[in-house]
Amino acid sequence: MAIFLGSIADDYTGASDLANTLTKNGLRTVQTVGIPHPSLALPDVDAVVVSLKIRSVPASDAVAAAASAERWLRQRGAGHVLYKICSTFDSTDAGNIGPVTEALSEAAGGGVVLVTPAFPETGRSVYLGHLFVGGQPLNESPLKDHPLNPMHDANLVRVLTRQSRNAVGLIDLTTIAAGPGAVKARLDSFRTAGVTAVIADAIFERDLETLGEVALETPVSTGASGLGLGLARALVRSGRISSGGATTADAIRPVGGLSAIVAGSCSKATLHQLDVAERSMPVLRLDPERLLAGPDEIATAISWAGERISAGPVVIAASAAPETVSRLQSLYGREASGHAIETATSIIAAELVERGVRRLVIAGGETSGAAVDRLAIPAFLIGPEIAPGVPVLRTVGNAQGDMLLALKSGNFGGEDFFTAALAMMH
Ligand SMILES: Nc1ncnc2c1ncn2[C@@H]1O[C@H](COP(=O)(O)OP(=O)(O)OP(=O)(O)O)[C@@H](O)[C@H]1O
Ligand SMILES: O=C(O)[C@@H](O)C(=O)CO
Repeated sequence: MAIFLGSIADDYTGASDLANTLTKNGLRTVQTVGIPHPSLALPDVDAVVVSLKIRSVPASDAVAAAASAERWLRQRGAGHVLYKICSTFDSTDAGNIGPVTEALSEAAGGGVVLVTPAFPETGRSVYLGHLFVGGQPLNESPLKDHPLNPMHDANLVRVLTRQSRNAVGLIDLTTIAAGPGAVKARLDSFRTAGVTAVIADAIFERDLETLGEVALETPVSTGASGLGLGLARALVRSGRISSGGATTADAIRPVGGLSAIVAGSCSKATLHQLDVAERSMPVLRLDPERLLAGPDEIATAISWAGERISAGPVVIAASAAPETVSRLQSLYGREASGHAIETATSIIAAELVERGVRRLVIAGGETSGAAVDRLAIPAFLIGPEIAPGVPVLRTVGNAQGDMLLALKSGNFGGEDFFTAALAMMH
């Protein structure tokens, strides 16, 4: 299997978001969970997205994991590797976007890396290096209250500079509007000046098409689904994709079994989606302090679900509003509480699968990563889109037999996301 495009995603929901975009734009794509075991039979594809859980780990761990994935992708023919980051640039001053971008660039022989989290379909745009989320500057958006990496600066040149060893530049919208030639000329002048990463503005898909065309001629880029769209369209335009396009039909053959939703995302969107789900499904709100105190809350949740799940889908959520999250974090620490809750929600997800759940929706990137790891799912085929950035996924090589999952990024999906997702999973 030789692939055209490789991607390393810093979390699992982000990986499925990118895989969805690549599929929609004509690339046959598979999402693997980590580097797959050599015995795993993967389908013939144009692109592979390797999902890692490296958004919030120490930078040196993120670099090591990304470097191994890069080697694996290059060995399979990937001429370009996209480091898939969050469209809201979720990271801290210690990393991991800067360190991983620099390491991937060095592994590929150096050069300037285009970096943009723009994703117009979900309202993420970058102008003069500033990231806007649904019309609000990043630092005024709900991301200012993110439980793990609150974002307090919308100026991405500044944010990336704080995470990088080398200088960071900006390619502004005027240059991008002038076309690929102008962008390449600007990159050349940055290279001469010793800059190794540039934030690129992008508001419309046509900006990302220009950036994708330029990026495809370089070995590495860093961005969200918008840059994936640009790269996929450039590949298809180049005539290198001979498959006749991607289809998603095979991925949603019915799997039967029971269905459930597990949420650990505390985003504004997820909190509202949970309120709406409460009108049509039983929803259990976990007590985070009891979750941290020991296994009793998990046992309570499993038995609550056991009494209801044969009658229809159930929702189990750790999610809480920013004030509650801050209070818990001030008592137990940010990382410790996040990690303990992810562990608890992953155990709950695995217990539900043990009891016959085969259609599972998980809300939150870290939450999804922990649950997919516990379920030991090796890879996913990409099904149709439920909402921008969230496809139906079908497991590949799964010990429990085929399952359908949806891994929802915290901020994605309309208010009826949970019912919409289950309506597409049979
Ligand atoms: N009640 C709570 N108090 C404190 N932390 C919580 C609570 N509920 C969940 N968490 C933690 O908050 C974090 C949420 O991160 P997660 O990545 O799952 O969601 P998200 O950031 O909204 O999604 P995404 O990364 O896809 O945008 C997890 O570490 C989770 O364990
Ligand atoms: O890019 C996004 O916003 C998402 O795919 C994501 O990575 C959230 O975790």
